[in-house]
Amino acid sequence: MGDNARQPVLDETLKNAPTTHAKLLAWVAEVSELTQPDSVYWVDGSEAEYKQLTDELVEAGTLKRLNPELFPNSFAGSSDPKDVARVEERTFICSENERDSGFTNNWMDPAKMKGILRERFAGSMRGRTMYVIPFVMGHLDAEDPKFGVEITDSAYVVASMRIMARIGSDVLRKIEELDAFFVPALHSVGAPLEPGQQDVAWPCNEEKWIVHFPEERSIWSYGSGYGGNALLGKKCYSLRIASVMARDEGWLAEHMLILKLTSPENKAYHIAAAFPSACGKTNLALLDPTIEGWKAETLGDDINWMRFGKDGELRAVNPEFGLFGVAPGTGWSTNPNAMRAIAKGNSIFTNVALTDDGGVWWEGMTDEVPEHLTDWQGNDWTPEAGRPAAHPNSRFCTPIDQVDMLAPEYHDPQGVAIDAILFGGRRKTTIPLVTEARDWTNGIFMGSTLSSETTAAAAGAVGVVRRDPMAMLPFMGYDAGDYLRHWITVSGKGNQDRLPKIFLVNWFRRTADGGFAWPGFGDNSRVLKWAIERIEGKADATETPIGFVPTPDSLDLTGLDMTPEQVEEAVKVDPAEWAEELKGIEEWYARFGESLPEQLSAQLKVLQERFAA
Ligand SMILES: Nc1nc2c(ncn2[C@@H]2O[C@H](COP(=O)(O)OP(=O)(O)OP(=O)(O)O)[C@@H](O)[C@H]2O)c(=O)[nH]1
Ligand SMILES: O=C([O-])CC(=O)C(=O)O
Ligand SMILES: [Mn+2]
Repeated sequence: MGDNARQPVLDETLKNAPTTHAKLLAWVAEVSELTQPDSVYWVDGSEAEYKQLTDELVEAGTLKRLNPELFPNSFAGSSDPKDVARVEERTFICSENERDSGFTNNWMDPAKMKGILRERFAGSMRGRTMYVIPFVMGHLDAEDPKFGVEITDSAYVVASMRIMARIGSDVLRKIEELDAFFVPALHSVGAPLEPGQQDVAWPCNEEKWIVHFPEERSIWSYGSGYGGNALLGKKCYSLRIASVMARDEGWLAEHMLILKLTSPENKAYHIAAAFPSACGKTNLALLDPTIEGWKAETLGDDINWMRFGKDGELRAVNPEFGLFGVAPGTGWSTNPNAMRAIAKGNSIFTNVALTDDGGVWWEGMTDEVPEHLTDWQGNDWTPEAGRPAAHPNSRFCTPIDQVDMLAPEYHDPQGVAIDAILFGGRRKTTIPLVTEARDWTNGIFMGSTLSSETTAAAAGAVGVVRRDPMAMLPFMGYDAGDYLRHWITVSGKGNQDRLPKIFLVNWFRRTADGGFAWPGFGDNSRVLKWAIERIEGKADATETPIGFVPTPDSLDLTGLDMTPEQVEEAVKVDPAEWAEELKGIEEWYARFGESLPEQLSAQLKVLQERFAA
């Protein structure tokens, strides 16, 4: 197709644009020229538009409409089997200097990377519609709203972005009114259509590039339609780019849930918790407490932006608008709050199984396994199949305001003051159920050495233990040592008497017989109660070399079938296991080289001395 044929699309784009924002128009024109879509569509975020898009997605075979009596206004779709998770090896932080991307990230010279990407994006939207989605992460009326515009050639991405972020005309108006900066976030599935070529249900490209330019604060994502790779407001903006903004502006952008807990005495506490992908954030965020008189309300399940307020308190907001939760393991017994939200409908499911009556199912949803399903790849499935019906990283995408237990403060741009921060991972051994840090820096040490077995949320091997500092390993937009130093120094802005207490938790420890040492899920409320009682100076603890763990009778076990010996097992600090762990931490810290903050190497030294004593 020659340039002449392109000109009408471009002219039409600019003529029909619902904005006069010069930078936005220039960027849209530039991208349109590069990617050569058939048409350009400006997303307004309306209900009617959503209906139109989902109708088209059903027509194209990307989505199936679910039985409205079971799941109103809901859809399920299956991705290409090679496009089911985030692709960490294909994710790049292209800072000007390699040093600033750090040893945990992939790096390439930005100019060289732009050259490669321009080649990939050239003509990549041919035969498709190019959608322009104005969005804001966080509140539109925040003091300093964080805007973005995603350009994508995927209607699935547009529909999902509408659930996950505040998008559309209101946002565009505000960008204009403030003449605000926006993060340009460019996405293409990388599957242009030649004239007459039939589209596939899930277009994508074998070659994937998830690229961030931190200084420019821009994102280029190519080849994947999967959530974390393609919904660019989520990991790409709200963690990788936002962590750089946060470093420069003195705040924190973290992979954390936000939970409000109210005690029987009617005192409210707010807890932030960082666990790696598929390690329990959504579940704890939607906690159903098993202890009498305690009430849980949620503010967020994946991303938490925190800053010290004028009062010196660390205030947290969830910049997202929806849940993009791991489906398997989400069930009526483990997470009824999520199930109730999903049952209200208005959801998009990806890679789940379909029931014969037009509903969805996944492992762990119900105790009873259906006799027949269509599995996520479209094959007949029975319980004898010997393979999961839903992909292990299948997801539900659901508006957060459908959660009955949503805290009213979710809607407050000022957020909530955090009382406790939890760092947690998935470890079969070594790490106790809960350990209280001695102080803020000791807590940062715990976060910096956090480790977890890998999960299906990212492509690659599952079950391999790796260090995942603050659960941010795949999401830090800059050097890991600088990131840890920022955590240490940012606390200087806070009221030192009100700094949150930090705890390390592990819901996944196993006993000798292979079972979980702790029942988890709703019973995690017992651990939170202990943490709160530690804040109040009410609960007992045993001092160990790594910090304070509960005494068996300081944990509320009312109604739980657990002996004090079993609790000891769950919280024990085993010197032999820790000898191994210390070696692992030493190796991990060695990888930082010069950039490791000296406060943290000092922490390791003290820990080694404590074990040696
Ligand atoms: N044993 C045990 N498993 C848990 C617990 N909480 C969550 N899980 C399991 O952890 C897996 C996923 O947890 P999620 O809460 O969806 O993970 P997440 O941290 O929100 O993950 P991302 O959305 O990928 O960032 C599911 O298989 C759950 O069954 C717990 O307390 N105990
Ligand atoms: O980003 C995604 O696709 C889902 C998610 O929350 C994670 O992987 O941590
Ligand atoms: Mn996540």
